[in-house]
Amino acid sequence: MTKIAVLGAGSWGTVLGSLLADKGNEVILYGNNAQVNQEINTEHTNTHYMKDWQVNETVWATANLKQALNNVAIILFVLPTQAIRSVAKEVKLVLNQSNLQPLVVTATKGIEPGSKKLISEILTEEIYPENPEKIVAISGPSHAESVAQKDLTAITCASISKENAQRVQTIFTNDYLRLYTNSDLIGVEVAGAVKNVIAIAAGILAGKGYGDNAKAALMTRGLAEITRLGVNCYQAQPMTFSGLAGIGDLIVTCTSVNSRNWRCGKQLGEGKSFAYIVENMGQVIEGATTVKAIHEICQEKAIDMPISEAVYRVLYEKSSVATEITKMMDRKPKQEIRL
Ligand SMILES: NC(=O)C1=CN([C@@H]2O[C@H](COP(=O)(O)OP(=O)(O)OC[C@H]3O[C@@H](n4cnc5c(N)ncnc54)[C@H](OP(=O)(O)O)[C@@H]3O)[C@@H](O)[C@H]2O)C=CC1
Ligand SMILES: O=C(CO)COP(=O)(O)O
Repeated sequence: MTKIAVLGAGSWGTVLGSLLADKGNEVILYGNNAQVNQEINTEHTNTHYMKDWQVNETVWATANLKQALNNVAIILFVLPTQAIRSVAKEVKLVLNQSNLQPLVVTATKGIEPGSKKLISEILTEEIYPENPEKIVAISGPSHAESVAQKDLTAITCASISKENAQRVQTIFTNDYLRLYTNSDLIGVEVAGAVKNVIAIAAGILAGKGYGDNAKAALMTRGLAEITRLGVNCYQAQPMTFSGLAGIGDLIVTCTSVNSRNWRCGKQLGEGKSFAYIVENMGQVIEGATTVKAIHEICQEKAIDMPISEAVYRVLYEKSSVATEITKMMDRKPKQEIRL
């Protein structure tokens, strides 16, 4: 039995925590909302984030980080990107008071605006500057709602340490969740972060009433710009983008009503304001944060990311969807394959 602290009591944190507890691990969920924690501990539900679903009864939720990290072997970050750095700093303070060197796993998908850093880079910087091999990322097509229903799911676990990736593979694997290891940690994280932006664009097209051809074109050209960013700005390996964290996650996020990013886009396409959507989603829309970081990268480096930049202008520069679609189709003719 492994003691695992899951940081983030939202939809994905609760489902992963419950899955790990189903395998006999001791799981403590760190959540900042006392009411949610109490519901998990007494009712074994988390109804705001996961409807009609029971949490494993052995999962214990707490707002006390020190208690959550007591004797822990694995820390799993499942927080929104914007909360990662501040919570990582707190984790470091707690770890400094012990001799523990737990493995740090991230399930968060995003790029931090300002620093333009990936989650593993933030966690390395804040927790393990001397031991980057202790960071592992899990990513791939895996909506919490589907995993909660035990839908057959395959994802990737990536680390610069083969041994640590294999350890995480063993800990998470069960009869409906299969993990593959990947040594391209950076590529896996770029893919997981940027597909959220493309999913917003896919939702916009759906909301505007466009059909299957538009969806296929968007996803294919979206993958081209994700790969271009990963290879040129993060030295990722191109093949990673053909894998579960790349095309796999792009497919599920651009086609599923479970995707918050896609739902955000759909409502934008239907004419709702971004402020209204954020107010009513009640959950994180990671693509809306990551697109800011992408915009910063595009400003600094000559990297062509037309779909992401269009999403940025719709969200943050009050550009209309119709204007951006016209602009997109009016761009000068290009050859298809280029990095
Ligand atoms: N949901 C999914 O299917 C999947 C999600 N992911 C990724 O996992 C990450 C988390 O997503 P998800 O669980 O869906 O998000 P949710 O919006 O469902 O939940 C986010 C949780 O984080 C908590 N939180 C926010 N800030 C802090 C903080 N400073 N300290 C402690 N807790 C905090 C929120 O608490 P509060 O209630 O107080 O707001 C909430 O419980 C994202 O990066 C997402 O892309 C990856 C794969 C699948
Ligand atoms: O990453 C996800 C599925 O793999 C979750 O996507 P959303 O955040 O868009 O719901």
